[in-house]
Amino acid sequence: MAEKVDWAKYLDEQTSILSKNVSELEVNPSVELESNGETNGENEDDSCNPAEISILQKIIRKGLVENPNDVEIQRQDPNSPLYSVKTFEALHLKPNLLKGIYNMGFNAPSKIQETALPTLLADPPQNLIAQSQSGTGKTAAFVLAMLSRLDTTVSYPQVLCLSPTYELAVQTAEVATRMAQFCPEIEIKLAVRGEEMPRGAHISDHIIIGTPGKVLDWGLKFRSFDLSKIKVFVLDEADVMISQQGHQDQCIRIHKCLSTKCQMMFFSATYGQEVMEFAEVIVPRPIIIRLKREEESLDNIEQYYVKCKDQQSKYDALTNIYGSISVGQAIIFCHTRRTANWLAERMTKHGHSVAVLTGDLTVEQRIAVLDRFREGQEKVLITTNVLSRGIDVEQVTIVVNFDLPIDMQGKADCETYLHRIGRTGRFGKNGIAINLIDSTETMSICKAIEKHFNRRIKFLNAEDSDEIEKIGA
Ligand SMILES: Nc1ncnc2c1ncn2[C@@H]1O[C@H](COP(=O)(O)OP(=O)(O)OP(=O)(O)O)[C@@H](O)[C@H]1O
Repeated sequence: MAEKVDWAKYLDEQTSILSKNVSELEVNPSVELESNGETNGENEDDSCNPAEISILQKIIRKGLVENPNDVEIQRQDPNSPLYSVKTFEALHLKPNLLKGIYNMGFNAPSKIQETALPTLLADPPQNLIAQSQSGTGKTAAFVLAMLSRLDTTVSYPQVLCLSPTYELAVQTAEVATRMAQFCPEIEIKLAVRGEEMPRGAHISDHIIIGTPGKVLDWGLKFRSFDLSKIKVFVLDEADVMISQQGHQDQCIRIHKCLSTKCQMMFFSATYGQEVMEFAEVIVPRPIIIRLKREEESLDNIEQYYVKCKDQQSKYDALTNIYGSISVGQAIIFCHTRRTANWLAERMTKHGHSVAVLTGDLTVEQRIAVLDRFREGQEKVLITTNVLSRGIDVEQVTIVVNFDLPIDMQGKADCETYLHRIGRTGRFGKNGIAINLIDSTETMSICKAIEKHFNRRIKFLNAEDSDEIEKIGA
């Protein structure tokens, strides 16, 4: 199929179609909107209703601590994304890689690992476009393939993995380093903002993991490595990488320099129809692993909405939730940096210990905030869509959408919603997603999301104890 396409023309057409249709807000901090009409904390009355606090505490404890969803039980359920019949040994991984994954505490592959790895490791190499729910182990699937495909007798980059954000690239490089801990011959280079290469220097590492801008600089501008020698090209969060303005142009430029023999691996939890069609043009003769719409959202994440009168009552609801999260950690998503900073300032002023991560910060600050959160030094992280994808913090038990995700047209951004709530419920754990609704518009966005995934987002009525009994049942 790909051979028949007039590349330049097709890509130009697709670029303009997708640029019109796909939200710019998903992950790119440089295009976060400034919100209108925010009150900057004029109303200082944020007293909490003790009954609500206690109800939320009950819900959260019930849903999260009394977790019947043991990973081993889920592994035996063919409908679970953790289901697998094979062992890691049966996937013919190199002994030192097996040692690495067992050392990381992985006992058996998940469904996506079991399904994707035979394709990714096949000879001759097969291209793959894969979809699997958030937190089901896509990273290990492609990292194991990346590490397996290397020739360590030569010293130049052979594997390139692109991520949409600085944090995600760093995280993936950390996973790869841990998996390769018993393969000291494998060298991995991180290509993100802040990492520098002297002009004229050549990269001798086998793997480059980074963001598209830095990879373009090193690959095309400085010629620090030869893109045409890349044997394996991985696009994590592939849908956003080929559809979002900024990422798309850069990824296509990189893609054009790759050899026709290069194996391509595209991974994401979501692919809109148009994006999937585009992916099928970019990736020659791909094997496709795709979820049905009703399989996209996870059963282990309970979704709720809380009705609030206005921004102030959203803040009150949030402080109630905050009081109840001693069993884990929470991520709160806001639509704009401005709201995130406002909220963080406000909560801090009222004695809550929260962290905030937005595109306003330097990359050093961003990674420091995330590290502190991972270590549990802060229980609550307030952020924007910059952290909506890929970030894996096991202890996150609650995701709060302070603002529901919307696209440039103000419509429900269902893909971003799924990625955001997928920051909890990692690898079979239970999680809770709470959406704060403060207008008829946000209510209709919530309904649109519910309809899209055909999954109920339950009304959380802080005064109805019967409702509470049903939650977590
Ligand atoms: N086979 C396994 N056994 C046990 N834990 C695993 C296994 N595979 C992955 N994990 C763990 O599951 C968690 C989620 O994995 P990962 O981050 O790869 O998910 P993902 O599918 O890439 O999610 P997202 O769509 O959010 O990017 C990680 O903490 C990872 O260490």
